Amino acid sequence: MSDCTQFPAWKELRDHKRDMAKIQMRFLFAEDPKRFKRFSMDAVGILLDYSKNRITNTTMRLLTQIALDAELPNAIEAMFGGEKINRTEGRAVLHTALRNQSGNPVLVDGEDVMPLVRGVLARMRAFTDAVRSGEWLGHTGKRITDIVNIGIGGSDLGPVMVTQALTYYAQAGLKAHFVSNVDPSQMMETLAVVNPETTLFIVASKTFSTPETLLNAQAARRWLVKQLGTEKAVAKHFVAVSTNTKKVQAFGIDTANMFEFWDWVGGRYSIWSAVGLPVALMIGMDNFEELQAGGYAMDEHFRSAPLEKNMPVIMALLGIWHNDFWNADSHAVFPYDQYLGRFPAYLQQLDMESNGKSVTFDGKQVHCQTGPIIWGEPGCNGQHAFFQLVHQGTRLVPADFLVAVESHHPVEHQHEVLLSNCFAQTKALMRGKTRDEARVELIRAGMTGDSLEALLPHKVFPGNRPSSTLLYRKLTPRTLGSLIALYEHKVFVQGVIWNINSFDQWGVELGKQLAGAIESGLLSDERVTEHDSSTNGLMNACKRMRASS
Ligand SMILES: O=P(O)(O)OC[C@H]1O[C@](O)(CO)[C@@H](O)[C@@H]1O
Repeated sequence: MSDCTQFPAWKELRDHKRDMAKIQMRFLFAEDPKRFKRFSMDAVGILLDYSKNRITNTTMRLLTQIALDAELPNAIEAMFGGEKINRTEGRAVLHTALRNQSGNPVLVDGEDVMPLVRGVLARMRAFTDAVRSGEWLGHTGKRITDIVNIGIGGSDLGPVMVTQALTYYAQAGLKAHFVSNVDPSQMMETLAVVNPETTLFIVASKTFSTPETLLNAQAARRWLVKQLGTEKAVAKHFVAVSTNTKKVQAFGIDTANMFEFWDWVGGRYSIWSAVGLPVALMIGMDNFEELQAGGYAMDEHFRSAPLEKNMPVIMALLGIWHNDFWNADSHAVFPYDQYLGRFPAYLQQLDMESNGKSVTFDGKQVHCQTGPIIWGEPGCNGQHAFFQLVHQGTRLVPADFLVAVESHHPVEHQHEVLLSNCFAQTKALMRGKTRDEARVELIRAGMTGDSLEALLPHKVFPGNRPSSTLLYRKLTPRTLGSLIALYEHKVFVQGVIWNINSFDQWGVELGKQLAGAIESGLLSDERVTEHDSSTNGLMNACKRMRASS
């Protein structure tokens, strides 16, 4: 593997960027009526319009060359083929096996994992059917009405995001709650609104050793046992989702109530596994399998399409163009789809935990910027909050806009208003408003002289701000599956080019280690002196404030 900044195409792109810096996108559109056709593509029911980026044929050719120089096609096959590409943890990366519908085996260490995958899916179906139909009853013989998923990170964000996104498909009369934070307020507020006789807790943790999750699970179990008066109630009200059978047993959950997944599924890629149990409970297993089918369809596209017609590859290359050549620190995701409200938060973990790395596979410092800061909120809300900066601020914020052609809820022409706003924003970002255009507008509004000149600079929009639009017919389980897989593969492609391991997360460990020592210091009555003065000061201030309250 090699340093991408040394690829000839990388160097050519640096020169090319200097030429592109002189060009306004509005002129690229004016001189090429076929620009949309040239820089848009369809795959698996999703249209990607990437024409509103500062690119030409040369840009895309050079970017594609980088992907070839990084041997992307080999890397794709290595991932799908079960090679241990997560080298720092010695693991295969096979979330794609969870949604594999080809009937072909997927081998890890010579063993086909597909029978295991299908076995757990069958158990999920039996269980979710039983809960949804009322066959599975709580300890006192009542039907389950509420599920509480206890998990954090990948054991929370996927279930939360997908459950919210597919609310329209949830028709079993169940209510879902999610508790992730060790802040007890979240658990206590949840327990305050559920009935112990009719609540099912899902404890989701890949490792089953995450303190936040275990503390919350213990609190929920204490509450349930107290409310129902017996430990026996746990069997009908607690299930676990994990790779760690021993720890699940040690916690006191019968393995008959455990849904397994495997170490070749990364936490942030685990929504396709039994971690999706709350989703399957809410929308039914048929719809959950539709979600997987959407992911599989994107996998097939990713594996088979040529790089220059490959949606995840194009999105990854555009990201590299903005991140590494235009110094864009962040990448925004604006779903013009209220159902996708948590999609940006989901992508934060997917992208930033995967590509927030600064050493290459061989342990050397990278020579380029890696993963951007991912952020975003649904439109139109964002327009009335932070879009000012995106349009006229000093920073370059490349953005993805996502929007459905049809709403699940056609109300008058409201959906067309949503679509219009989405398209208007990308047009405004691309075109901007020149000084002359602004002047004409002000004159038309009756302004003249000094007051016009004073206001004029504030009315100018620089434009030339890049965006891509993802357009899909409706937010169905299948479409959502394809969108998630699209971003997973985008992140993977970028990791391959930057030569970093997108599948480990050592950077989250240090804070975890230090929290243990700080916790014991906070629990003791002694004055704290062993840390730096800031940490000591904060800890001692806590003790003082607590003592005086
Ligand atoms: O599912 P687990 O093992 O509880 O881990 C939760 C999350 O914690 C992390 O390990 C980060 O601390 C994530 O990668 C993971 O999704």
